[in-house]
Parts: sequence; C-alpha cells; structure tokens
Amino acid sequence: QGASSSSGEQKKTLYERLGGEAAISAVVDDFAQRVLADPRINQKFAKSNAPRLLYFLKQQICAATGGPCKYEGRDMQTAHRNMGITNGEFNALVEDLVATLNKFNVPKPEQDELLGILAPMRSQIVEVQSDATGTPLPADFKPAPPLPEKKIKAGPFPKKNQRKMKARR
Ligand code: HEM
Repeated sequence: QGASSSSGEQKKTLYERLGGEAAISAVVDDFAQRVLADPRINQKFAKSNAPRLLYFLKQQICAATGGPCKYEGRDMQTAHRNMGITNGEFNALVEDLVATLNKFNVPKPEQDELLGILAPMRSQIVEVQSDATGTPLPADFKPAPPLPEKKIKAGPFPKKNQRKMKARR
C-alpha cells in the first residue's frame, strides 16, 4: 500500500474505504446504541438530544474522512464543556467505537486511521484527568437544543444532485 502513490495509483479516501454514506451511518447508529447502553459513560448523555448528536457525529466523521460533508456542529471544546468528561470515559467511548468497527469488519488499517483522526480531539473533550468512569453529569449542564425536524429528515449527507440543483437556481 505504501508504494501506491509513487506508482501513480489513486488512493481512495478513508470515507470511501469505510463504505461511504450508508456504512458510516450504520456504524454511527450501532456505536450510539453501545454508548447509550454503556454505564461507564451513558450518564453524560442523559439530557442530550439524540437525533442532533447522531446528525453531527455522522456529518463530522463524513467530513473528517474525506467525504462530501461539511461539519456544521459546534467545535469539540464547546460541545463538551462542563460535562466533566474523564480520560477513562474518553477511553470507554473509544472501546465502544472499536467494538462497532469490529462488528462491521472494518479492517485494522482503516480502524487505526479513524482512531488517529479522533485521538487529537481528546484534549478538547476531556476536562478531568482521571481514569474514573461512570462519573455523573454535572447538574448544571445545559444541552444543545434539538435541530429542526426538517434538517433531521434531510440528514447530514449532501444530496447527490445538490450541485446541479444549485446551479439551476
Ligand atoms: C473523539 C471523541 C468524540 C467525538 C468525535 C465527539 C463528537 C461529538 C459531536 C460531533 C457532538 C455534537 C456537537 C453539537 O451538538 O454541536 C458531540 C456532542 C456530545 N458529546 Fe461527544 N464526541 C466525542 C467524545 C465524547 C465523550 C467521551 C463523551 C462522554 C463520555 C461525549 C458526550 C457528548 C454529549 C453528551 C454530547 C451532547 C452535548 C449537548 O447535548 O449539548 N462525547 N460530540
């Protein structure tokens, strides 16, 4: 694989190698189920709007892996502020993601590439340097509002004919 660029082959984006929109959507849905069932971290999600979270998570992963999306959510520090997320809880979330990636038979190189994209976000998300898990959500945490129904229905991925449609206007 390492020699592919010198021989002029096109390297597919991680987005394409993961399987594109349908695969990323299915992976995020499975991952979210695991997270919400994981007592090490699910308290943090108690007040949050799930459709909004899934929307932005899919859009962010699509964008970060070279897909056709633009991430329109809040930056990671702002989104996770005042949640008291620990290092141990960040690790637990990564474990849940790896379990999902294994379930979907995502090959190790692609898993490592995705985890490598997410790893630098740790310092923006973790507020408590501790291995503890299952720590409560601070009582004064205020979740972000739900997205408009229309936006959720349209989904986080650009419409396949969006470019054409815009040009005709
Ligand atoms: C690399 C790891 C992570 C990524 C890429 C990520 C990504 C995101 C994204 C894209 C959003 C939506 C932002 C928005 O609403 O504008 C979000 C929100 C949220 N994340 Fe994370 N996250 C990560 C780690 C974690 C961890 C470790 C926890 C808790 C254990 C967590 C808990 C939450 C919660 C509760 C929300 C909703 C916030 C609200 O309702 O205002 N995240 N995250």
